[in-house]
Amino acid sequence: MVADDISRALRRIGHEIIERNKGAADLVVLGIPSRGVPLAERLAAAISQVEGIDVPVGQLDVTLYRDDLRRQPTRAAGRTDIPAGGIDDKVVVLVDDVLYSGRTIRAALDALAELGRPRAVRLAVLVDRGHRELPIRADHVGKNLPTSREERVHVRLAEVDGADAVRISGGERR
Ligand SMILES: O=P(O)(O)OC[C@H]1O[C@H](OP(=O)(O)OP(=O)(O)O)[C@H](O)[C@@H]1O
Ligand SMILES: O=c1cc[nH]c(=O)[nH]1
Repeated sequence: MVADDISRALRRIGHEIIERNKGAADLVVLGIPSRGVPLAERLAAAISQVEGIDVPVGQLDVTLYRDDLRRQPTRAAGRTDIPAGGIDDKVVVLVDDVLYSGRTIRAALDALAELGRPRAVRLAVLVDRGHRELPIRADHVGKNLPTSREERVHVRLAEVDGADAVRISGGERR
């Protein structure tokens, strides 16, 4: 995906969310660090532009809720920022760059449960590369990218990396 593909995908997902939610009322968009955060900001801006209202946006750190904490080198806990109105009775849209095993999203659901009780939680991802290990699916997908387990999907975003791109590395291309 190049920059235009990414912005088109985010605009389309914004429209899908508005349609499903019948507007943007009660929406809270939360990005999962690291690259889910700028994606959440872009998505909230795209929804705001269509609906003409501010869409609260924040970020949800899932580090302490991961099920691989004991296996992986220690990661420093990041920041969680919940918009002032909280998440109780809101429709929370979680945003991440890549959906793979589903374990990050499982951790995010645990993190969220400690912060309140949303009316609904939806998931938007830029790339779904398959290989789920848990019963988790995305409601909104920028692009389904069939991959082998040996490959890795790299999402690069202007805010973090200087430019937008999605590329695949490693493994045997099929
Ligand atoms: O579905 P999963 O198997 O959990 O994989 C997806 C997660 O993995 C990546 O994060 P990574 O751990 O590489 O950290 P990063 O966000 O800092 O790139 C990606 O950003 C997702 O958050
Ligand atoms: O390919 C992958 C797998 C997990 N997380 C990523 O960002 N890319």
